[in-house]
Amino acid sequence: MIPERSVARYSTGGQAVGERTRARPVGDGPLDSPVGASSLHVLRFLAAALRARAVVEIGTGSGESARWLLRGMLPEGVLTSIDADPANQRIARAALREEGVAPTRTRLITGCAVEMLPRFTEGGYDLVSVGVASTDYPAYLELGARLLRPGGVIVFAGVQLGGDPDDSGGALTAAIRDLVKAVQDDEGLIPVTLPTGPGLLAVAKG
Ligand SMILES: C[S@@+](CC[C@H](N)C(=O)[O-])C[C@H]1O[C@@H](n2cnc3c(N)ncnc32)[C@H](O)[C@@H]1O
Repeated sequence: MIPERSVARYSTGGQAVGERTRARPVGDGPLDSPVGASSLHVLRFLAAALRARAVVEIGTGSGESARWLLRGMLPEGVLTSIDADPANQRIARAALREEGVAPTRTRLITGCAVEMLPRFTEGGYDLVSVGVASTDYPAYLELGARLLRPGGVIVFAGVQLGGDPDDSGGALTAAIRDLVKAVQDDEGLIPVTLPTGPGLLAVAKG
């Protein structure tokens, strides 16, 4: 395993609960992000493979996945990241500044993703990254795919494709089922699932 240094901040319910520095192995190592270490590598890989200049992220959180997306993107690329919680975005902004990311490379937008996504340019993005477990999964697919250029990818990192074990009411599991069905029903979409972290679904727009 290749050790990698990382600085991670954590927030739960909008409250910062600490900061730490530690070695992180590449692969299925300890989690610095809710999406998991290996999923972060997939996000960087996709951004690099797509030579991404314009990326949308849903769920900024602590900014960890934003860091990895930016590492894969072209140097002039701009990441637009949406989060409903302004406290999380403050944490992410500080973490990205500390990382040395130029402010011109990020656009952090506070708001609810389903309300914000329709305002973005149709076909204007290379990659959409969904980093929040939500009953809005099907809406994220519809709204996110609309933003993609042909060949662009929407990725759902951390999606529990077999059903979410913590989903006592079943609403999230139903949303995941609807998401998978919507992908399967659309011949213009090319999906792949990867067993990284809790599970990852990537969908290319043909
Ligand atoms: C699991 S965390 C994201 C973690 C992030 N990818 C990282 O690596 O740090 C999910 C984030 O989604 C945000 N969120 C939840 N519902 C949302 C919504 N409807 N619209 C936008 N953001 C939302 C939460 O505030 C939280 O910061």
